[in-house]
Amino acid sequence: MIETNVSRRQHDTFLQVVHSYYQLTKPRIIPLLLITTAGSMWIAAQGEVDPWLLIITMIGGTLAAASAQTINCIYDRDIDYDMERTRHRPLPSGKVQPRDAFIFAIVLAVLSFTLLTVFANLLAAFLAFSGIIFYVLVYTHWLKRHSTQNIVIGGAAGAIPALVGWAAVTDTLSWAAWLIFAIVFLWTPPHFWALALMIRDDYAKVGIPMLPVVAGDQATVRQIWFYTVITVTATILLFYPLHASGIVYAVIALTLGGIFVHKSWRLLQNPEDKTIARELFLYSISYMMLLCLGMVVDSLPVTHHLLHQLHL
Ligand code: HEM
Ligand SMILES: CC(C)=CCC/C(C)=C/CC/C(C)=C/COP(=O)(O)OP(=O)(O)O
Repeated sequence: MIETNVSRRQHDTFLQVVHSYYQLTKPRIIPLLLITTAGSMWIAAQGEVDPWLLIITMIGGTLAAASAQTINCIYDRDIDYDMERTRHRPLPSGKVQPRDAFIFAIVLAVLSFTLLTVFANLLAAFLAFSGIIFYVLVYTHWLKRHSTQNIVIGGAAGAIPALVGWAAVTDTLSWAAWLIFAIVFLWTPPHFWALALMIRDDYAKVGIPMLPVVAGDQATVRQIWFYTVITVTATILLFYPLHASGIVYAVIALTLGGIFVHKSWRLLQNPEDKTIARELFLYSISYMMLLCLGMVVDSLPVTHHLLHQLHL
């Protein structure tokens, strides 16, 4: 009886440890990073992605993003402790020691690099690795605590998975790859600043110079509006003049973009309205997810076949 209780407790403790390491990777963000990778892969492969390569790239990308987020958690554990939203993360709450987290991050990075090098190609592996370096050094270390432009420049790290996807398929980077990179890059400010408007006080408390903290709501919504409009404009360039995606993608991009611009316009008219800011933040996630799914659907042979049948 006592033995059963002991082994159950050990089992529970083991699961808690696994859960803590899982939390270190900020797992909720990773699926969207992978969806951008997938969108890019499907366009690069003109609708016919090798399933094996897809799985490898998804795993390699996940490991790289998880490594980057873990190092970010180590670096930011002081401010994470002071903010309500992040206080319960594994490091500030003492569930994982920084040294163990660091070893975990290194293992993840090495696994990602090895997997992508052996089963995809060196370019994809280097790009994923550069994503880790950029997110840790440029965003987390250099910009996050020192510049209101932290997430604009740092946002480039979040756009790298799109390049990884393209590189995994073609072993090179084309204009279309850089355009998908630019779309995610330009989308990041509206995505993040909409959220930052809601949690401004948390960032202010720990002295992080997020735009709403330093410049105020008015200036932030103007910037959000500007980036929303150029993001939507950039999405169209994939259809014309690049012709990397077709009419199905163009219709999806314009429809989703119209809603994005509309929500951003409403926020521009009501800079202090936290409900609209929240709506825009949530929509930004659906927007990117559906846009990338649009890239995939547009590229599929069955879509081309249907369009042909309809004489479009
Ligand atoms: C520098 C760039 C970025 C910053 C500073 C940022 C920041 C944030 C923050 C603070 C949250 C709230 C998460 C939480 O409450 O723990 C969030 C949520 C989220 N972000 Fe971003 N983000 C950035 C870029 C990206 C990128 C590139 C993607 C994917 C393409 C992404 C996808 C998501 C998703 C899916 C969520 C919702 C997670 C949930 O369901 O809670 N973010 N972001
Ligand atoms: C290819 C590759 C490895 C790419 C890595 C890209 C990556 C990890 C992007 C994540 C961007 C992100 C969610 C930042 C959160 O900011 P924060 O850490 O400041 O948020 P917080 O306030 O919640 O801590």
